[in-house]
Amino acid sequence: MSPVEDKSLHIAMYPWFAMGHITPFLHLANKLAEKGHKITFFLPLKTQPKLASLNHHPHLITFIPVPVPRVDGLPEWAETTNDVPPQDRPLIMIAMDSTRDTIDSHLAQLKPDLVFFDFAHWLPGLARKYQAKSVFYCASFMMPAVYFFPQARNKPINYALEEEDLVHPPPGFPDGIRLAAHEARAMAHALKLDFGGEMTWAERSMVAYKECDAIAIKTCREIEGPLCEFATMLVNKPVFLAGPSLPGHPNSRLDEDIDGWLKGFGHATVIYCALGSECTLEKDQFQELVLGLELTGKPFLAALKPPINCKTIESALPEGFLERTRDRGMIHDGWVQQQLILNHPSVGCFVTHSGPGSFSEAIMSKCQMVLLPQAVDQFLIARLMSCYMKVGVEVEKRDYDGFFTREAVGKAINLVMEEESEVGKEVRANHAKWRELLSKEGLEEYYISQLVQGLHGLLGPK
Ligand SMILES: C[C@@H]1O[C@H](OP(=O)(O)OP(=O)(O)OC[C@H]2O[C@@H](n3ccc(=O)[nH]c3=O)[C@H](O)[C@@H]2O)[C@H](O)[C@H](O)[C@H]1O
Repeated sequence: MSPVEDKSLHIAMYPWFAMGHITPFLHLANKLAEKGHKITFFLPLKTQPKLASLNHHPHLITFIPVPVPRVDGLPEWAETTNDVPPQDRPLIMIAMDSTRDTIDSHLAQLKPDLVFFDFAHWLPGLARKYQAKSVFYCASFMMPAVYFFPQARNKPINYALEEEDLVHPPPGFPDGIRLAAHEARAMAHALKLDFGGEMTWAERSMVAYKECDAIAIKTCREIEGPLCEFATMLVNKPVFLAGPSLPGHPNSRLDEDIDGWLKGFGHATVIYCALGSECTLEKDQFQELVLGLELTGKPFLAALKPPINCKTIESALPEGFLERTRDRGMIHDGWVQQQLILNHPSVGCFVTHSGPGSFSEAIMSKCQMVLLPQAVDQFLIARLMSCYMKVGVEVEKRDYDGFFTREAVGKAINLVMEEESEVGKEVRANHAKWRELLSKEGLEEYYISQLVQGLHGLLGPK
């Protein structure tokens, strides 16, 4: 390590109020703290207890809970996207925007060297005020950032991508990684929605890209090699690959009830099904999913939110479902310890929406993977996992509207779980290969040391 790299940095982090963003920011904070850097981590007040067990260096990573201001229409308890239906996410964005003065006062006092952010596009301006550098940290892969970036398709930066554009990948994409018609339609629509403060999500991202001093991405050359070079050429500022930032082992034990229940089943026999912290299915799709789990005849633990317009999960279950599956099914509608569940010896299959956080946790586990993406980057990550890495199988959907049946869910699970299945053997072998490659000693270290070197470069000689 060079003497410059040796110098400890003080980095403030303020991720979007979504568990799928806060969690990977914290994983990165842990990697940086391992190297002796000091992190000030701003997060919504009531979210802190969920994150405490993931802070592996409390002497170097300081949580600063930020009270979430009241916003008209936002329930009093709501703080993150996990607490609200999709249509209310812009209210969470408005609430986060309203914390600007609080963050300003903290930065004035703390004077960090750098600020890592994502959706709070006003942070580069605040950072500049206190001579700090700002880094836009993309907690997903490089692929979605490039796919949804108009300049990757030789369009002006403010061009609104349409369905016809989005069904085709930009040049240089690996084979098979593209959106289906219904996904392209959903994305084109989402890109035009007001995401709070009369700005679309795309407009916020463009301001963030433009204003920041550098971009860091939670990825590595081992997975996204050729795209990394392409993305670096697209933007006129430093792009750092922060590495896969795989999660360390949580400092907590699995809830006794869940652990006890799982222990009642044989090795790798239980299906764990969870669609991240945000996804709310339509009721008919929710029913097809749980009926698909039932069809397999295998034990299952499903951690799902009540579907759209249903107050409770029980009220949304198909008739007689609970009675029929009482001996082998657990349906949970709260927060579960996903990482610990994935590493439980009884769990053998993960039905996942392919969120980037779930990807990292799944790839480090030994579970077989069934992919059921629901939004944005998840579509592309599912393609990456099924077509390129070949570590999982996607549930078949209708191309024009994305509808999936219970039979399709059951078929994908059986394909990966049955001992004699050729597909099952192939994804198991590929999964083992990728797990070994990504957890290879020195790999994370290499990316973190490159990142730290880049950050020192931004700060210049002091
Ligand atoms: C970047 C952004 O993250 C979002 O995250 P989302 O919550 O859907 O999924 P994950 O990335 O798997 O993140 C979810 C995280 O929450 C954890 N968890 C979730 C539910 C639960 O009950 N218990 C848990 O521990 C899980 O273990 C994972 O770490 C969206 O996909 C979005 O498309 C993407 O851009």
